[in-house]
Amino acid sequence: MLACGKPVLSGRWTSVPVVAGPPLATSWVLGSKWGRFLMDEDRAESTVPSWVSLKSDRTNRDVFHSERGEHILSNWDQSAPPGESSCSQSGSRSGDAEMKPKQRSDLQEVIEGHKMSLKRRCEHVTEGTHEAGSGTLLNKIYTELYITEGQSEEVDTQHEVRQLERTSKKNIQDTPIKCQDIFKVLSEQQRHIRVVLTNGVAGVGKTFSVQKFSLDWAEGLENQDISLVLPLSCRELNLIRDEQHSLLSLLHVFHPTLQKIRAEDLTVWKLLFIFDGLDESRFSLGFNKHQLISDVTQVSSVDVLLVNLIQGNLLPSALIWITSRPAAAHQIPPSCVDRITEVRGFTDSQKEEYFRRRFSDEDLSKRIISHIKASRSLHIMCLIPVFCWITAIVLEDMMTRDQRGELPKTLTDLYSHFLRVQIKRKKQKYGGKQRPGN
Ligand SMILES: Nc1ncnc2c1ncn2[C@@H]1O[C@H](COP(=O)(O)OP(=O)(O)OP(=O)(O)O)[C@@H](O)[C@H]1O
Repeated sequence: MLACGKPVLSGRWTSVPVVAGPPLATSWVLGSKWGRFLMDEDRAESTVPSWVSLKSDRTNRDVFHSERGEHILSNWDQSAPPGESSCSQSGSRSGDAEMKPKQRSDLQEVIEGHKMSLKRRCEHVTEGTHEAGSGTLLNKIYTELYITEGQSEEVDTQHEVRQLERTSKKNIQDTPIKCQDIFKVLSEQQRHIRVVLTNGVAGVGKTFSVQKFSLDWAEGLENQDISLVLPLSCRELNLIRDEQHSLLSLLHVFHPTLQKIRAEDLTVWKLLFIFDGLDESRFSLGFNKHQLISDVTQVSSVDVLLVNLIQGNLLPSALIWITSRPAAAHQIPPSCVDRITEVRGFTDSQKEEYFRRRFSDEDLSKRIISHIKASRSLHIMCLIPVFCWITAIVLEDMMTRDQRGELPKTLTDLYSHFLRVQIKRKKQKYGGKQRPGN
């Protein structure tokens, strides 16, 4: 995900350095997770989980994790079918029935606490130079994305505009799927969906989707059969790459308020682990040869835990959602994946909706929309949400500040204006002084 001028991810989550490079055109976005991948390289080797360092983190990092070590739970749907993907072994779900009422109410409390905590972390998005936590409400700016089941062909190496133009031509066989439905069985032919892999190019909205999914769950709106939604950013996991953990202790590291949870609880709840940004992971996931782990208290390296979780050896009933840019998705063997989805960006009507949601000034949004429609390359590029954001920043600045001269029509124009706006913002914020910590 990207943190930018207004919207985007909660500033309460931090991120670690980006490994895979963004598209050249957008990699320098100041204040975004992409822009930071150069600046923050020194954090890569830190062994301190980012929730520990978040308070001193001034760069609005974006990834999923908790500033105060909060987490995520919910109640267990005993009626749901057990996980049986090709990769997983059959899961046992004993436990809940044997739970004492006191135990159950304690657990419910943890779940509710976790929901509140996740809601706090997901409801705001922070972009660019905005202070963490000062961002916009996600629900205000979140625009529905076009997501399909299955994926388009090979990784594309063409120029962005040509690539996107092709992508935007809707294939008649594309099956749209709503983000909140990705674990639902949608036809009789489908079996239980345990592992979902969501692909999408840089800036297309994968992290935003994860955030929206989590928020809807935390607010009690969607997927209430899931007991506990556990977003874990792959960038965050890099930080403990060299440490040994059990799955239980891993959760404690990233979600310290889950300390009360015992190993048995993990096996009776319906958990959803979300690994956001596989492309940023520095683990080598050895699916063919690894230690077999089925006990949540067994200690091993983090990559081994991940592989066992994805394969279903560890917590076979847990749902797994992995998001990745296309070039890194091959790390997960197809046999382990029950559903592939692809975030395709905005359709033409969603592009317009994005600008309408973003600006309360109706006249401004109309002018911006008509300018974009008049420029073929801008219009095509707006398929990618992060590009909509860049366009919004630039055009808002130019249209509201009595700017003479022509509005940008080419990508080069737009990017150079964007750089100027960001430099101006940086000056306003730091008054020519160095950013603290730099
Ligand atoms: N559904 C959406 N509604 C409104 N804005 C969005 C949406 N999705 C994405 N954006 C905008 O695009 C930016 C990039 O989105 P996001 O970080 O989710 O992309 P990503 O696919 O995770 O990218 P990467 O592969 O680089 O991690 C967001 O910061 C936000 O400005």
